[in-house]
Amino acid sequence: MRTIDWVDGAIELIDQTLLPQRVEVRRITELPELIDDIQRLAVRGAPALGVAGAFGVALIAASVQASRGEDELDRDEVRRQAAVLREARPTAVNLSWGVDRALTRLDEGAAAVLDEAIRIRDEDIAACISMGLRGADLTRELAGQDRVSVMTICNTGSLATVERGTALGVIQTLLEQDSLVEALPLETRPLLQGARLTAWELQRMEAPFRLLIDSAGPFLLSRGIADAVFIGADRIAANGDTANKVGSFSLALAARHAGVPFIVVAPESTIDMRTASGADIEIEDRGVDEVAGFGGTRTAPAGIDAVNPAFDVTPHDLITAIVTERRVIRLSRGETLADVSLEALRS
Ligand SMILES: CSC[C@@H](O)[C@@H](O)C(=O)COP(=O)(O)O
Repeated sequence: MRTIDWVDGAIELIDQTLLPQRVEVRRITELPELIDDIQRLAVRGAPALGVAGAFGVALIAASVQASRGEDELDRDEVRRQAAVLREARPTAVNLSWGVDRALTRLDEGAAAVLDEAIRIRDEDIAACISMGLRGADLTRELAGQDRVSVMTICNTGSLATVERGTALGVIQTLLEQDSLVEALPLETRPLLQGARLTAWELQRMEAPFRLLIDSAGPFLLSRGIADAVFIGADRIAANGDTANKVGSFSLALAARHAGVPFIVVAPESTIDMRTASGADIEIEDRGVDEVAGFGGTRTAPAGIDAVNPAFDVTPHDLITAIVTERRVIRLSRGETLADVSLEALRS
């Protein structure tokens, strides 16, 4: 089952807020519904947001064309609505990338916009397969052994993409290649993408795994629990600094302390060469309610405030390598994103 797709003139997506209790597919026909689903994390994960952005523009173009009943598409109106969609969440660059790429076909009409969005979906599927294979090879090489245990955070699996995933896609590939001793997902407070979503995916793929509490990750790395740490990414700046789910930075520090490779797995649509460094990445703060309670039950006293950054930034010098669908960039050997063709990165 695909996490997000275009089906009979509408977007269909799995509502991730209901997992693992219920698998429910939502059918989205209006832009406000899509924006709301992005903001409440019914659809989430950087590559899935890229596809949502592109399908969102297809939805806008189709509805503007239908509402005007004209042969000529009101392109300014499509662009105006697309600009609102683009801002639905700030940190994952894939959302604006998907919107902008779909808009490149606007002059050719609504059908061409949809065609581009479908291409983005299909490229995402292919990219995940490729990242899985490259990542699995790299992990065995760096660990110097055929079978490995790997730690990961948040959900970077099929639910965060269209199918298979990025960092969790590497774990799935290791499993398929009989190279996985165990996966060690962190629960990922406060919304538990690791405990709810990654554990659900690992169970469905029948992978050996144990769920870890977030705060134990660094300590357990120091005790040698994992041979590598894999994370996904929401935005990779030009210098390699990487924004990802909050908790990634402390894992990177601990991985360095433990001498364990720390690997970022992300499609090249996540690389943002227009952002110089991590200091320039906007980090979404999701407010007090997610921290002060869970599932509708208040756990903290009323009237408190909280700091709730959904992401943090891992400095490039703590990252061993970035695995994309096209290449492995070994930051630990002095390779940089500047060594990679920038045109290839933006296409
Ligand atoms: C392949 S998904 C990469 C990232 O988007 C993922 O690690 C992450 O941080 C997602 O955060 P979320 O807030 O759940 O959208």
